[in-house]
Amino acid sequence: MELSTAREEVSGIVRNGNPESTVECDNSSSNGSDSDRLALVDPENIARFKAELLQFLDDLYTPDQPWDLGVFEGYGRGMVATRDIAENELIFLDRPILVGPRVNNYDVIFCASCCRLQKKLTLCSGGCRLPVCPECDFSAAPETSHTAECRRINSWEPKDQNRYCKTILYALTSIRGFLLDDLSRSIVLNMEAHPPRKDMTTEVDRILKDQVFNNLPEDGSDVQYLRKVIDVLNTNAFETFRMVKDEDNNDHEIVLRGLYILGALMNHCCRPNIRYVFDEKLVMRCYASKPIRKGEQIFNNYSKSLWGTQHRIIHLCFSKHFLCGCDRCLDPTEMGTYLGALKCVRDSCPQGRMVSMNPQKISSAWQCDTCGLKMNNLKITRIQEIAGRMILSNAVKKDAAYIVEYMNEHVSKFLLPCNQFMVELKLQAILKIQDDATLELQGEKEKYCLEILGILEKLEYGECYIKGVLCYELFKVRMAIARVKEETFPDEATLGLLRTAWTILGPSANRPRDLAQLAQSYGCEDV
Ligand SMILES: C[S@@+](CC[C@H](N)C(=O)[O-])C[C@H]1O[C@@H](n2cnc3c(N)ncnc32)[C@H](O)[C@@H]1O
Repeated sequence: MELSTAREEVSGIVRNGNPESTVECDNSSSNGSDSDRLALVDPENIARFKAELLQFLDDLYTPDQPWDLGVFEGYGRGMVATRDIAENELIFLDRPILVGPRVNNYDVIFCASCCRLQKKLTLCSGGCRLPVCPECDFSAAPETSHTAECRRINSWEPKDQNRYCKTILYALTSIRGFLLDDLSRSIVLNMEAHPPRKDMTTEVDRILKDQVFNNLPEDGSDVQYLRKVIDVLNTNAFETFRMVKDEDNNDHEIVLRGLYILGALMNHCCRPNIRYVFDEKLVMRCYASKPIRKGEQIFNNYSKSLWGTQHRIIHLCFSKHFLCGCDRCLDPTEMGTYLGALKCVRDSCPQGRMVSMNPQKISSAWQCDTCGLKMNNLKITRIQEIAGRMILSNAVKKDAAYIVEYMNEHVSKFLLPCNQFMVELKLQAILKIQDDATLELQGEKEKYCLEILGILEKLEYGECYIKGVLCYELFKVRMAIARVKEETFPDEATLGLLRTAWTILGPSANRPRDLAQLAQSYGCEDV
């Protein structure tokens, strides 16, 4: 599972349901051997690793960048501020050392090499069973960047060479690990790598199970290397994307996984101090989302900002093999946001909020903060499952008017307005309510934007990516309302929203299409 992306953050539905409530985090055997772990934090190794990394980053690194690598007890290596860093200051730039398709279904066909959209499936003539466009095909001259991976795949002797093979496409990013030069390979092999959980089927397991190749022995060195690259990717990769145009000039976002080494060296905190975006060249641009003092650790957030603690903890334990101990995870109220809290089930206690008695322990009982009613975790999980399913299957795919009515008439009867599932629905509504919606819907959108901005403020999230999206949407809705009411707009406060949106989203390749134009029209471009 990839580190959470800025894009996903805005639509962070709880896709995995709610794993069993008795799950506890087991990180004892997850890091490979103890000697591997110790080697990673050995000072000489860190110095050598950093020198290799700077060589790889080349012109993206400049000595004035305010970061260094350090070792932090309980975290392993991490990134530290070498001086005070101001809010919105650029901290570093990074490029992917490996990038390629995700291990997931795609709903469009695209060239496995350049990501150009294909109207219909055309397979590479080299026999690798991947979809590629004519320009990237094995037969194209001069050799394309696909040629080397096609040769490598062919060395394993694919069966059914005239048929598309999804399993190979999903494994392509790890297969690209064979094409790394010595420097990149050394860097990748020095990343932390958690072996998969026992119940997890990786891309290489699928290849072996489906017997995709005639010549890829299960106990051979190629499979061993593939497994290592997969473990590195699963521990460190980010979700990134390429913007491509179709034949009618419409933009599409092809979601990819990218291994950004510098990005991956940031440890996790549920209240991070950075945000990042990816530009058109897939470069990761990492900024301080709030002031960071010299000597402080620079933290990313691997999970979803607006999930409740139980969901974040399970996600982090399952996918990243650690139990987060940040102040947000320890506080049953989550800094007063009550994102994970549920309504008290007693009719006589309408104001009651059920919260975990020990948020870090998944099996902990929950208790109402008003009447003191206790409930075991199995019941709580059941309620969360039902809420999650209702949101996923009933509402999220519907139009804005349906979602708003569904929230007001149904969901609000059994979920608190601040609950993570309500917040998810509100985010969906915000993204779906367009400029031409009714005044009533625009009013709801404005209210939701303000509510969620309020939650971010309580969490002290600073100038984070979601704030950029919400400020953009709030600006748009205020303008739309003003147009209907024939008011003169925008005032200084509303212009401030546009400035914030432009500062945060401007450097991103998938910023809203009209943002640059708006920023230019209202003179925000120089912020
Ligand atoms: C993307 S790597 C971060 C860099 C890593 N510490 C290293 O030395 O290469 C993610 C891994 O770092 C460790 N980690 C990150 N954040 C942590 C946290 N808040 N608490 C404990 N371990 C953490 C976990 O082992 C996690 O799977």
